[in-house]
Parts: sequence; structure tokens; C-alpha cells
Amino acid sequence: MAKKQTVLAVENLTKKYGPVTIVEGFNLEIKEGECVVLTGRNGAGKSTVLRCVVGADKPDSGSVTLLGNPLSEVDPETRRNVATVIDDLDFFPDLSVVEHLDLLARAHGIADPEPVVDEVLEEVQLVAQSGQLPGTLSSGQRRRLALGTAFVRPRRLLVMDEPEQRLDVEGVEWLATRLRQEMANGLAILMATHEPILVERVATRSVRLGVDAAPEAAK
Ligand SMILES: Nc1ncnc2c1ncn2[C@@H]1O[C@H](COP(=O)(O)OP(=O)(O)OP(=O)(O)O)[C@@H](O)[C@H]1O
Repeated sequence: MAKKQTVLAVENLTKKYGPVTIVEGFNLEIKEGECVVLTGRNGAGKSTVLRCVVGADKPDSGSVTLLGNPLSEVDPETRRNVATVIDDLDFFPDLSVVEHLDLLARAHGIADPEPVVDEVLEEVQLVAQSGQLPGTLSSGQRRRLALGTAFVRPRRLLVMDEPEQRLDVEGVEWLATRLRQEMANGLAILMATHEPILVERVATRSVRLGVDAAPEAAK
């Protein structure tokens, strides 16, 4: 069997805010088809790690490597392999749901986005809302749109911060199933979550951050 490629490697990452050390000496490796879940109490540093991984925040020391290239230096082609669902507030206010998905797909080189956009709209259950502007969606529908944007574009690594937020029970079940499919297709996933269903059904490994952190058994 072919050896699985390492998609993300984090080595010895340390991040401080002012004098306070939030994350110290953090290491992580995620290969294709694996999902690592970050758990821990509020303020433990989960989002901080994710922000450093996607380049939204700069670590004080340590390195983040994506598909073998240092994240700080990676070319746009490599960066395009990272899909993120960190926030669902930064939509274009004047673009409809379907226009958002279409734009995202085209921006990432999908020449004929219609089939994948239609499929994702169906899956995130926003067909009836496809012509609406983001500001008119319910909070759960906005989260569904944010998740949809990750699935209309090419991706090797998916980074998500509490993707379960504002999803209904069926939505969380759908997400768990969808993420398992993505892993079967070789996607690497890193997510922070407080949702036990995602930890139990999706995680290959969970890593607990913070002062109460204790090593957790690999599943
Ligand atoms: N820009 C910042 N300036 C100062 N402190 C910050 C900043 N961003 C985060 N922190 C602090 O870093 C710590 C970790 O925050 P982080 O958002 O990573 O936690 P988290 O584990 O994601 O928490 P939650 O489960 O509540 O989402 C917190 O104590 C927070 O107050």
C-alpha cells in the first residue's frame, strides 16, 4: 500500500500574547485521510493553534509545514490546498448564497462550478435560500453556507474552528458523515470542537490543550 503523505506538520510551536504563553512546544502531524481534533476548556488555546496553522497569526517560534513547504513561504498553489471554516461572518453582503459558492469554486480554478455548487447547496440544505443574501439567513444557515464554501473547492487540508456551532442535531450528524467521506478521499482535517459526536465519529486522534491536558489515547 502506498505510504500516506504528511499534509500538515507543526513543530515546537509557541505562541504568546504579551507576557502570557498560550501554547508552548506544540507538535502535530496529520497525514492524508486523518482527522486530529483539538479539545480543551474555553481559553485553552485551540483557536490560537488554528490561527497559527492557517497563517492568520504568527507563532513566536516553531514551524508549520504544509505538504512539505514552510507555511510562511508557501506559494499560492500550495495555500489553495487549505480550506478553512474559522468564521462565518466574513461574507460579501451583496452576493447571494449561490453566488458565494460559485465565486469560491471559480476562484479556485473550477471551470464549470454548476454541478458541484448544486450538489453542495442540496447537501447543506440551502436550495430554497440560494438567492438570499447572507444577512437574511438564520445563524445556522450562515454556518451551513460557511461549511458549503469548503466543499466546492479543491482541498487537501481542512481547518475548522467549532464547525458544530449553531448547527441543529441533524446538521451535526450530516457533518460527521460528510467529514468521514472526505477522509476516505484523502483529506486531512484539523478542527477544534466541543461536540462529542465529532470527537467520537470523526477523530483519528484527539489532542487536549490547556492546563488540565492529559495525553489521550489514539483511537
Ligand atoms: N489577540 C489576543 N490578545 C491577547 N490574548 C488573546 C488574544 N487572542 C486570544 N487570547 C487569549 O489566548 C487564550 C486562548 O484563546 P483561544 O481563543 O485560543 O482559546 P480556545 O481554546 O479556542 O477557547 P474557546 O473554547 O473558548 O473557543 C485565551 O486566554 C485568550 O484570552
